[in-house]
Amino acid sequence: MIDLSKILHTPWYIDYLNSIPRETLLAILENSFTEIYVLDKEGKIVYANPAVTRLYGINPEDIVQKDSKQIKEGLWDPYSFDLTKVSHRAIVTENIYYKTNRSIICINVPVYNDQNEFEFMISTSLDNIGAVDLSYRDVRNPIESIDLGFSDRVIGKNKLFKQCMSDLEKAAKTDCNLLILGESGTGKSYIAQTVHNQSRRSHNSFVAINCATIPDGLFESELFGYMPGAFTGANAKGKIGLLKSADGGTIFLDEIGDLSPKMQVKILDVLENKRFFPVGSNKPEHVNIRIIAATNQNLIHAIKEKKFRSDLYWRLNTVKVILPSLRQRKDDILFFITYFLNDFNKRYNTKKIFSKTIISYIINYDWPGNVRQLKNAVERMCILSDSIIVNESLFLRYLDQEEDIEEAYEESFNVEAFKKRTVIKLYSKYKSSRIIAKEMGVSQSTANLLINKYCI
Ligand SMILES: Nc1ncnc2c1ncn2[C@@H]1O[C@H](COP(=O)(O)OP(=O)(O)OP(=O)(O)O)[C@@H](O)[C@H]1O
Repeated sequence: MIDLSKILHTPWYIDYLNSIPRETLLAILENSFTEIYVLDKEGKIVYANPAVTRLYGINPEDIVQKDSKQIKEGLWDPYSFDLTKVSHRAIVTENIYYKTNRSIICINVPVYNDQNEFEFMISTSLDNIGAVDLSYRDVRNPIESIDLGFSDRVIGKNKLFKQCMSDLEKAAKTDCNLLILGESGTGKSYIAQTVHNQSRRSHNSFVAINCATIPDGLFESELFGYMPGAFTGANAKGKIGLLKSADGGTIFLDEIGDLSPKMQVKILDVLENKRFFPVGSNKPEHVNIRIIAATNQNLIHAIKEKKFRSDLYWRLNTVKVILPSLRQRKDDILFFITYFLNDFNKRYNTKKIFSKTIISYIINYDWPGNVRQLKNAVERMCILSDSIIVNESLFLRYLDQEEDIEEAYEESFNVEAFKKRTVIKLYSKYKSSRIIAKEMGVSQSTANLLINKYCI
């Protein structure tokens, strides 16, 4: 007989509990989201609620009245009933459920009768997303409460990056022109849009123009618009240009370093006089726009080589930020992984997580394509991974598939060098081709080849 008074309840509450109808108690158990199952003193499963189906894909009726040891053998690890029985306290275990390769936290509570004899064990199980990889769990919380004060969708706690964001936050409150520099994929466009969203111009348009992709001959008419019949092939009604459509808002001139000398003069004129002439018109149009420009080129070099006007440079450059490359902000990589993973898990309705090893591989890599490349890699690995835990073999495959990155980026990270570093590191730790093969997700003979090549 279980003595409820031992659970430290007042007598009226015990009476109250005894008055709750059996159906209500059953309904509570049956509808609980958390998995609950009960083993008697022999380890026989005497109750399991429907949440076992959600967690394990098995029905309560398939396991009730059966020996838990047999049910669990080969499927769950570890088996903790024997330990819980004698422990006189709750035992918390991290179980791996092999069918789904899923890690599950089990809290086993032994219940004793008034003779202090073991009566049964109540086990509750929870999905254990964080515990598979503690580093992953550690970054989960900071990311949700990341405080940049500027925008919660801009990821980054790195010192260099935060300095940029702090400058941008101040600039966003004004109408000053802004120059955003940084390698390709560091987030220049993303951050330009954020500045606009945080500015008092946010209720008006943000118009992005890629200076590298609009042919020189079309640039002027695209930007300034044109009058009816301004040139052969022109729309008979004329056309409003992008500058006019951004009136009151922000124009983002991406890849400004690729602007032709002729258009540089025109843009300088707009900046200085806040007006422009549509093609075919000699009547100036006045606009109220803020210009944010960005480029991954070295504008000082371009000025020296007379490819970029220094007066335009200084006009654009009221506030300038140089976004750090991902190599310079490796301390943000974990945040990005978590952020992108959350996004892709939502998009693809999955629950993928990254193993500790793959995270360390990712941090070691130099990411020549910066945040854009990392985002792309996380998405690809999320889609391709067969198991919930995405492991390092997928990342090595990603590197193999992207070997041409080396040609695309001058100072790129070297895939061969990365493999070499990985093999040397693993060999010095394990001295076993079998373990190295497992860690790298390759066959043992490949591991042997790699060891012979790099370590012996
Ligand atoms: N701090 C950040 N927080 C969240 N996402 C980011 C951040 N920085 C970059 N991204 C993401 O990285 C991707 C690339 O960013 P973006 O296109 O702004 O780079 P870019 O520097 O403008 O590249 P390019 O020079 O090639 O035009 C985008 O998908 C963006 O969502």
